[in-house]
Amino acid sequence: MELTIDKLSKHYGDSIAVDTFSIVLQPGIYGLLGANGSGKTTLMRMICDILKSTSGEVKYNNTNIKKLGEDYRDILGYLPQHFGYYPDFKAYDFLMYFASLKGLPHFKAKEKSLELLEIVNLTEVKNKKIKSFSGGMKQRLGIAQAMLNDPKILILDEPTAGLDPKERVRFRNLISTFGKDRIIILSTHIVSDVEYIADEIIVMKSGQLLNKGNVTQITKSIEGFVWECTVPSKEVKYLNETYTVSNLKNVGDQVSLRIIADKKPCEGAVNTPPNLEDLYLYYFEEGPAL
Ligand SMILES: Nc1ncnc2c1ncn2[C@@H]1O[C@H](COP(=O)(O)OP(=O)(O)OP(=O)(O)O)[C@@H](O)[C@H]1O
Repeated sequence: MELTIDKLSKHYGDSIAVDTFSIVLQPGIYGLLGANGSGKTTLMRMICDILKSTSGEVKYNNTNIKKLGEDYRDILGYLPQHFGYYPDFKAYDFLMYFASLKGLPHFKAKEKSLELLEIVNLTEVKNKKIKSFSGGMKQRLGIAQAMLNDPKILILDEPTAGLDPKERVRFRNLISTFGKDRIIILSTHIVSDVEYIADEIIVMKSGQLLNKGNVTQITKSIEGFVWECTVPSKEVKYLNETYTVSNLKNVGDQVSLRIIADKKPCEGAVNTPPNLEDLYLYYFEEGPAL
């Protein structure tokens, strides 16, 4: 199974939301990481064939998805960023409704809805109205909706937005369990959402593919740029204004800093292995040093 995104672009007048983006995806979990406005939603909507590209194409197993039409929709699950939840629907009825929209026969819809409610841990509240749900519960119902047709390709646009840390972890674990034999693309601007569950991270900036690979591979690209140092507190202001500071901790009357810089930022600074958060700051923080 292979999803090929080939020189895909989307222009809005003079502005370019997605710029000749190319990548080949095989089964696995992909974390699409980028700051607000970097083009993640636009890219995902084109992959789902609900937004027309300006140029380029998306191919599933070497066939253009436009040619596949309904057959492509049958293997696709999508949780958009702003999903309409119908507050007065009960969870089970909501899934049954979406199952019928997806063309599942009634008996299959029932079986699948109940199975998914169990997987996303909403069985106990299946007859409760969605308006009584927390953000995390709604998102879990949203992913259940996207899974109704047992999709080969699952696209999740910022699924953890607005969730508290506990719900976040729960959601991450849920996605991991769906990760086998599927292509899952999960967009976020929150590093920890994808750091542990994604097989590959795709970094997107200004509509372009900036970097891709597993966490070890992509953080390697900024090796030598992350520093740790401990300085008197009077030096902190200068360092903060001059460099991208990824962490700052008081240690007695001194301050310990983690700094991203292409050269040694201060006396006594030592290089330290970069993590994904450093990489994100390196690419997206408009720090003076980078
Ligand atoms: N319908 C539109 N008309 C004009 N410009 C658009 C339209 N949709 C998106 N854009 C622009 O395209 C760029 C990419 O937007 P997009 O929503 O894809 O980014 P994103 O990475 O998903 O951001 P966010 O995390 O904020 O959702 C932005 O500059 C946005 O303003």
